[in-house]
Amino acid sequence: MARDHRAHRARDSRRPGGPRRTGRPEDLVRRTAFDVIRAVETRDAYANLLLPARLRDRNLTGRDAALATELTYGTLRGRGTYDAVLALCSDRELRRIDAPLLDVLRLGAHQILATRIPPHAAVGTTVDLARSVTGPGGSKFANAVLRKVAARPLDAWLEIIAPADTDLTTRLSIAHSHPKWIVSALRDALGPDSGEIADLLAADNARPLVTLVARPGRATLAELTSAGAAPAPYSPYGAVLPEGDPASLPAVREGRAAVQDEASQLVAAALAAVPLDGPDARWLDICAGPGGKAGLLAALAASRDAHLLAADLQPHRATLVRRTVDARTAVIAADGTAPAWRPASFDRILLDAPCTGLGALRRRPEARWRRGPSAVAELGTTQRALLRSALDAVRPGGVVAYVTCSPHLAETRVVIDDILRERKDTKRLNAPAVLTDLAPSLTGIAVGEDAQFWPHRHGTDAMFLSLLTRS
Ligand SMILES: C[S@@+](CC[C@H](N)C(=O)[O-])C[C@H]1O[C@@H](n2cnc3c(N)ncnc32)[C@H](O)[C@@H]1O
Repeated sequence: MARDHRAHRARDSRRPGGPRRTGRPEDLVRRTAFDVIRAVETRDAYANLLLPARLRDRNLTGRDAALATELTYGTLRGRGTYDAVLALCSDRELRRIDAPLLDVLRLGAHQILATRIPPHAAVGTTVDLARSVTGPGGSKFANAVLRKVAARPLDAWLEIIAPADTDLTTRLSIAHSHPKWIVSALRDALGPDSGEIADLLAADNARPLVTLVARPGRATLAELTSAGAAPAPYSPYGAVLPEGDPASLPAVREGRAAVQDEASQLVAAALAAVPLDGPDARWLDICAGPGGKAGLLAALAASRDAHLLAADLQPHRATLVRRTVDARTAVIAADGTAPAWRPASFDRILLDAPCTGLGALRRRPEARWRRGPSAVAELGTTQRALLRSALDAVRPGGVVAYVTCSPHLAETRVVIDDILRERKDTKRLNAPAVLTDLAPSLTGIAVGEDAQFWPHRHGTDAMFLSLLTRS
């Protein structure tokens, strides 16, 4: 994690935390980061949803908003590394420190070790924050701990907390701030000899580019590029916005384009691109909420006179889908494992299954700390039930796309292998071939006949795609 921050620092002169011109209230910036971090801890809030709301409430914009975002996301991501440093700088075990004060210390450690904020300023402002959060006792303790943190740069700390003679998984877990079980799972998914795990973990800690999708028939790539975006490397509908607020683009404001990871675009587009014999008029998105892929599928369906039915178990998520798709798309709240539709009645089905989200750690900084490995088995039951249901709902000769935003083998290939063993009427199609027809420059995605995207290889989320058909 740390190495990334330093590389980023050298490259990016716009990095938050540099000399300030606005004279806006820095303490409100830190307080906002702290409040969001606490809400993530105490009430399972999502930083990417709560932070923009807090920035709006508190009227923080421009450099202040950028700094609050960097401090919030950086602290949440780096928690594992910072805790290892703090444990050596504190005379109290971390579990004996009041939770709010520990979050203040993490916020301070992030500023000291991974931003351009001068250490004395980082210590001073964090001690002030500790005083306002916990009173004078907490501020003295924070002062003592953070002065020790500031005694060494991150490189030197890493040599102490993650020494070269530690086993690889533990060392990478501490240095790149990922729980050990996630490092193990990602190593398994990459393959034991890949040698790419450190690059992957570093990519998980980097800020993703903002990628837009131009929904076909509703917006064009030219419209996005004329507004300052550049064509995305792979997706025929994708554009990368180098800076600025996506909502400033009329196409985004009007819902004709949207922010969407490039791999998410490609897996939805791949489902639509599989050649089919026979009818091709009825499409289903079983797990559609909040509606990113449904937005693209609905537009593709409309361009071919097909109809999409979008479903989600959660009524509020079905409502979000309704806001995304056009009026000709039907949206229902329904349990995909107890279908509200007739068997064998769809030509194309997307099953974007609920999963651990280990492929989207770049966007959800807190996600890595939220679930433990037991979630994988729990989700596996639902994933299999939904896939059986999808295969029942597709007509013979139709296609089901099984998608996860996780590369964990137990959520991807193992699920598909189990279902193929169980169902003699079902077979895999060649997903990488369909994807490379759409995006000829795409390489490094094939895992047998399935496809796996990677942040460090493709600059996308780690989406998995298997395409299945039944007789
Ligand atoms: C990975 S998300 C889908 C993301 C969505 N396809 C998109 O691109 O925006 C998984 C969704 O599955 C839904 N879900 C979970 N269990 C379900 C079930 N039994 N039936 C239908 N939807 C379910 C969740 O509510 C969640 O919205």
